[in-house]
Amino acid sequence: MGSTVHERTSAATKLRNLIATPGKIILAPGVYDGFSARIALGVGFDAIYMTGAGTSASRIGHADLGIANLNDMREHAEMIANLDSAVPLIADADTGYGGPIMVTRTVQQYARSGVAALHIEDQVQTKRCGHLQGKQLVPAPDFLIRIRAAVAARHAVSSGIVIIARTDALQSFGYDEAISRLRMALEAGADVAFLEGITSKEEARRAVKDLAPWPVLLNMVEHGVTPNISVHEAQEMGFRVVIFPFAGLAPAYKAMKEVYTRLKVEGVTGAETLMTPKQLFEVSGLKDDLEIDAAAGGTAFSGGV
Ligand SMILES: C[C@](O)(C(=O)O)[C@H](CC(=O)O)C(=O)O
Repeated sequence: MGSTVHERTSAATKLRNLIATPGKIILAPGVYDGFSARIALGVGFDAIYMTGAGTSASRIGHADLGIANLNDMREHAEMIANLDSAVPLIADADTGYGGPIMVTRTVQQYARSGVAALHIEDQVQTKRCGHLQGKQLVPAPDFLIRIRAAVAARHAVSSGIVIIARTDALQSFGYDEAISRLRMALEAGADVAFLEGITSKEEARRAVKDLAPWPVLLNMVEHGVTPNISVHEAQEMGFRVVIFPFAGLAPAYKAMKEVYTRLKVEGVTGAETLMTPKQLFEVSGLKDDLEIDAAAGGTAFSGGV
């Protein structure tokens, strides 16, 4: 037998405890790849959020139109969740990627990959970002089947993974239908409600009240259909989780576009704003990796890098 093993609280349990803390709001910035996740982890948050839109953009180079599949999403989520397993990862799981059998695989695979929470919605398979027009939905009973499958799958693997039920019904079916779908999902065992595409602050407040005592998540997509709501305001409204999916992707686009354009036009990147290779690698865990190597007696980097 080797040395004693101390099991750490899983990220899912940690997130559950945070959600259960009265008055607490969990702020999760959107991350879309390993580098953005490292930067957010370095800043330090209670949790981080893997945006499906950002994953589609960065991993497969496509828009958020249901093109990234379970394998794309799960693999990406596993990499991000395990950069720092002490910080819970909330990950987009779109529609669950198929019928109840696929939803089961999705929940089980996300749970085994170390993901702390996932959201499953009621759009059709050929889904689109919740802030685009023309969304099509599955009937409420089909959404319920997805949620039931997700809850059963969580039990089957004895995982604490937090199941977030998302409805996109607001756009085409209106507020009452959206709230009724979320209530149904919560009664079926989902842990958190996610009303997608909230259109006003009044609606945001009302949703939290109408869904109480269940915890509600706010999706703060800037320049989408939701007005800007700060973390402080969201907390005061009673939301328990707030995600900012594009917090990393939108500024990254702007910065990269600027530098690539300068390079093309002026033949230089504007190097004064850039970092040394070593500084860049430090963002991505250089120090920890060197320590692992040294602790195991490795000598490859003993002379420094
Ligand atoms: C939350 C979301 O699912 C995401 O992928 O981050 C998107 C964000 C977006 O594309 O606006 C959504 O709201 O559908």
